[in-house]
Amino acid sequence: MQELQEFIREVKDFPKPGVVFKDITPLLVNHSMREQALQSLISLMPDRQIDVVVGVESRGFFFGTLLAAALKCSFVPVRKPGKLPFQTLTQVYDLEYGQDSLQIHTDGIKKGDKVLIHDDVLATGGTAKAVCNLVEALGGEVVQCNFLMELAFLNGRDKLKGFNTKAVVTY
Ligand SMILES: O=P(O)(O)OC[C@H]1O[C@H](OP(=O)(O)OP(=O)(O)O)[C@H](O)[C@@H]1O
Ligand SMILES: Nc1ncnc2[nH]cnc12
Repeated sequence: MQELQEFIREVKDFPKPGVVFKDITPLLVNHSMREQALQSLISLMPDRQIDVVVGVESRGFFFGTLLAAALKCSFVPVRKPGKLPFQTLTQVYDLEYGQDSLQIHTDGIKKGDKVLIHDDVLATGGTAKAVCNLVEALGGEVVQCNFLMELAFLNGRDKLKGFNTKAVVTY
């Protein structure tokens, strides 16, 4: 069996000098490896009682929608500011330098919904923590945060203490 890592391309100095970007487009192109990645994500979650998969713009949409289809549940996007047309809830979060924000539609999650949060990469964890806050503010229960990749050297897990955090590939 081929390893998923062989289909994650490393691009040096993208999007800025010093960053080694993990590019999943080779994985998306390949049907059988994409399916293997999807099954690996599903197997991170033995209890599949999920009402909503929340996917994070933009790379969290790829496997987020596939996960929702496989789990036969809803998919709700979390987007960058100004992209969602209906009534939104906003969470501001800290970046290494400065701040950013994310939004969700207020009718995306109902009180008591069991939610799986998915994104492609866990890096510093600021994005995922902001998404957890949005889900909980709408009354959802974060059952798991799952990622295709975790950049463990950036300690994103520290920001997600108290949340069930899993990744398929750890660097
Ligand atoms: O753990 P953090 O340090 O918060 O970083 C992780 C986030 O960064 C990347 O998204 P990016 O902002 O590059 O957007 P994109 O998916 O639209 O390319 C990645 O897809 C995660 O969403
Ligand atoms: N090194 C990296 N590669 C891909 N996506 C990222 N998001 C944050 N850091 C990243």
